Amino acid sequence: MSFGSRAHVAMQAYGPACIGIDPHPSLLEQWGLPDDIEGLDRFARTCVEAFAGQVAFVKPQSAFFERFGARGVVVLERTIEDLRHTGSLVVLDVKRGDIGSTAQAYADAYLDDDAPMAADAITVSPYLGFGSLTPFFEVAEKNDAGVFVLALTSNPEGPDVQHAVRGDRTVAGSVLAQLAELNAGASPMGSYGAVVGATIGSSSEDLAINGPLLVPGFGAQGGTVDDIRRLFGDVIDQVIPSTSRGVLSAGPDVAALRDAASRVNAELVGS
Ligand SMILES: O=c1ccn([C@@H]2O[C@H](COP(=O)(O)O)[C@@H](O)[C@H]2O)c(=O)[nH]1
Repeated sequence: MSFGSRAHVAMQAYGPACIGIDPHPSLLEQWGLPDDIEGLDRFARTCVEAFAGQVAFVKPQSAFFERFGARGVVVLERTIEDLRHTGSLVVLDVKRGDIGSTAQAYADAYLDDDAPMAADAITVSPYLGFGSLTPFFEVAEKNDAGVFVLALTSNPEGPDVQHAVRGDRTVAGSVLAQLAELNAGASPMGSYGAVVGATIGSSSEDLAINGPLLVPGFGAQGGTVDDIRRLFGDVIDQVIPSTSRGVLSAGPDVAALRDAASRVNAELVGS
């Protein structure tokens, strides 16, 4: 089943929320864990216990694992493996993007189902040109995986690049339009998503890409359910609100983490 179909099924089953696994140094401290590989390992295992098969999407943030070098990457690899095929889909947040031949290697590393770090979907950056992402889409297609392309990110610096105009479109508008082309005709939705922050204020871009919209910035960065409702209107069913610190700060108790994730889903569905 395609990633778009699997995402749709998971959202129906668990609610739309994506919970990020971001082992920030401050969270390790808050959880009473050392800021070292043992602390990382316990943090990640606790998150797996709390969220696997409980929420539709789990999004490990690669950077917080890479901080610990090769041993951190081993923990990330095991975390992905432990989460996969539990009912929760793994969106690995790695924001990759490079010239085509190198993009191919990244795509093989994260989207080929036989690769040790294979995820259900990854995040990619389109700023080497949308066409440079072709290997990601091709490998994803072959493996029923998904790709989320940065379009309108949640950080305040994003508009410098993303609102720039070329021809009759902004850079973000062009990314969204090309995603819509890739997803055309897919049902219930395509597998190629956009990242659109809950914090962007307002947007005149057409967000109807017939694909999933990963929406970080919800929670700790200040984005609210009202922002999501206002921003996404007609395409709200394709929105995957993502929060990391907003839920992780309830840890390390597994039940408290699960409750926090359930509250996020209840709040979103209640909207
Ligand atoms: O536009 C973007 C794209 C990705 N992110 C990532 O999401 C999480 C947000 O964590 P919070 O603790 O909920 O703020 C983090 O991994 C970012 O790298 C984003 O925030 N904005």
